[in-house]
Amino acid sequence: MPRCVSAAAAPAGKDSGSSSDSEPSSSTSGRRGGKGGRGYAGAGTGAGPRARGSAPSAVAAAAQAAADALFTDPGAGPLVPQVGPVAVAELGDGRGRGLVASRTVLPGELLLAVRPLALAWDDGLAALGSSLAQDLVGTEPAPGTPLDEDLDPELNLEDAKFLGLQRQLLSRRYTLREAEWLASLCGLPPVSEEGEEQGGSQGSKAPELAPAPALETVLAVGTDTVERRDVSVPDRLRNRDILADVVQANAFAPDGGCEDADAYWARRQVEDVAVGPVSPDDEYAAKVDNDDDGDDGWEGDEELEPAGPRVGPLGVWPGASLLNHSCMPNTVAFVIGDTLFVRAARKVAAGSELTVSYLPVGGGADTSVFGGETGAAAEDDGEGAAAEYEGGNGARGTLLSPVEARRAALEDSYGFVCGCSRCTTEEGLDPKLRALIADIADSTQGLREDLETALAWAEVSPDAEDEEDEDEDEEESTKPSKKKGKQQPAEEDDEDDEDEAGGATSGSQRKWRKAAASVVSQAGAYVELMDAAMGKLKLSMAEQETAQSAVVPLYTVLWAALAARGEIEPPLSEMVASLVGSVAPGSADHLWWRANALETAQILVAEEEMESAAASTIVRGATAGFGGFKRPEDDRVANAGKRCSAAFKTRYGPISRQVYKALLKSRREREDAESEVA
Ligand SMILES: C[S@@+](CC[C@H](N)C(=O)[O-])C[C@H]1O[C@@H](n2cnc3c(N)ncnc32)[C@H](O)[C@@H]1O
Repeated sequence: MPRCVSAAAAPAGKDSGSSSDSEPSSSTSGRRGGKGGRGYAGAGTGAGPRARGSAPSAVAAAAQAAADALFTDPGAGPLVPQVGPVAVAELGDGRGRGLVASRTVLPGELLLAVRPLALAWDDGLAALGSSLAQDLVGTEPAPGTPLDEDLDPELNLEDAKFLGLQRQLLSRRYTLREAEWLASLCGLPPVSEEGEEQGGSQGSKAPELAPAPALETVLAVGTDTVERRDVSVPDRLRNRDILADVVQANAFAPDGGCEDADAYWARRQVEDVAVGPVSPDDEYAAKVDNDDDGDDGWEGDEELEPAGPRVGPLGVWPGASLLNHSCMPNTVAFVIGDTLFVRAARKVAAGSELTVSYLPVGGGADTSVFGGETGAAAEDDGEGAAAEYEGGNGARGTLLSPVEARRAALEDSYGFVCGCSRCTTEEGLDPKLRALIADIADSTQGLREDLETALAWAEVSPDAEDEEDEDEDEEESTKPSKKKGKQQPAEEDDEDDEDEAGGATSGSQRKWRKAAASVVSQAGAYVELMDAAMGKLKLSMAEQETAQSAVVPLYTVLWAALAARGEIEPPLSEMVASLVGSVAPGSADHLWWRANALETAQILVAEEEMESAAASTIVRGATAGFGGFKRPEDDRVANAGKRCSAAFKTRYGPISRQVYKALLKSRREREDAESEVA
């Protein structure tokens, strides 16, 4: 099995700092069989004593109240725009302008909370034409703007959203400051009170990037009595090419691929709306029902379930559009309502650049392999930007892909070659190791597909099996495996010819077991190859972490195959959580893996306690609930709990323990419900 990467190995440098994974890795080792159920024994996340030490300062208490309010007070968001310790700076190095920390910031500190100038969602496509037409009544678009294009119903969803943003920017009215901001995004001269550009035409000469207005000024929307909402879009943006470029460079898809799921569900609980549409968007999603009557339509009398978080946000948020990309970002950005929140995800020194990821994380938490599609899965279905970008090795360009795939995605979409510290370290790895990484990335997609096929077989009912039995052997031998490349791991013999009761299994169940065993065997063999290569090369911990974070999808497929077989492996969950946290701390994927690592530690310890209780009657008296005293929490659970809580606080700020526990509980309930549906 892979060695655990300790967070002490986080590379130092501009992009790094103390990540939320800075505690030593779990010392648990060895594979544990389990039933995969949720064997909680109440350990780990139970109410602990109140925070020790002195009472929190008024500032800390206010920060905690504001963070809690995101989950408990439906009136709390979207918030009035806020600007934290952030300034605009000219960076050089061809990176143009960027945002820097104006003082040292710590993980979890709020940097920006801003409303969008334009925002599109996946489900907004249907409404795009009519609402925009309505907005545009009475306006006279200049010839050549995208307004005279009809929206093609077959338009790729991503392109449609980009076009939607262009139209929104073109059609809305602005405050003077918003217009100034917009102008600065494309190097336009300042805008006058009448909304005209000042300083005359720049002809065909490519405009220099104008200095961006101060963030505080631009974001003081609604707080300044001289603000007027009567400025139309700067004339230059009525040029189709310039407008398209501005949107392409500045549109941003926040972390997770959907509205923040935790905040969404927590707020729904508070609003106490278990059924019924609460917004036109819910109603829209509820209409797309799946009631077996074949019409996929809404009858109007069905109970309407909440639709879930909105999917596929793509927007232009002032201020945040100055954040440059890094493959090891030090901020995390996500959407609640239509407000974009940007928080520090690592410690950042005063004057250092703040960066965000332009790529989805790709940690697997949002795909069907891991127990039901969440909103973010839409990004993975071939429509999303991430799905379209492939490196030379066929791997998708996510933050957890090898450097070639990340670069291809960024170059294709934004036109720059990423030279962040992670890319540089990865490029410097031994060529043989890089070839192995490329081979693994290439094969992982095939393994994932094999696992999905296996899971489909697992769901075939015994009644339906008889017809398939005849040709099963032939199918097994021809089952696709997309392994390519030079270094093939050896397949082990399948071990599952009999079911657990010792009786012969047949048909789909046998196929499923063999296929799952094959995925475990192949993925495990690749993991061994990686370990062997890293050991031989005597890599530093930082290099090792860089190498492993380029093949995280392999670990996640192995984890999913084991989980599907009812096996948990705490060291594997811990390792993936640590790797995802080293690349993208505070991301939705990081929180998913941290919660998973905590859960697997809890299950492991609960199983051990049950085993030892069964083996020794003496232990019984020391178990919680017996004899009136509680055994101290197991270190493995306590450490996993600390890391999980730190990840949540990185994303959401200083939330209280009560809110944190409620979030974990609601996650477990949602996942249980999703796996029941699946
Ligand atoms: C949203 S804007 C960021 C602000 C931009 N630097 C500016 O001056 O307006 C995105 C553009 O910034 C540049 N950029 C962002 N991250 C970069 C990076 N890591 N390296 C080089 N250029 C980058 C690219 O030109 C990209 O299209």
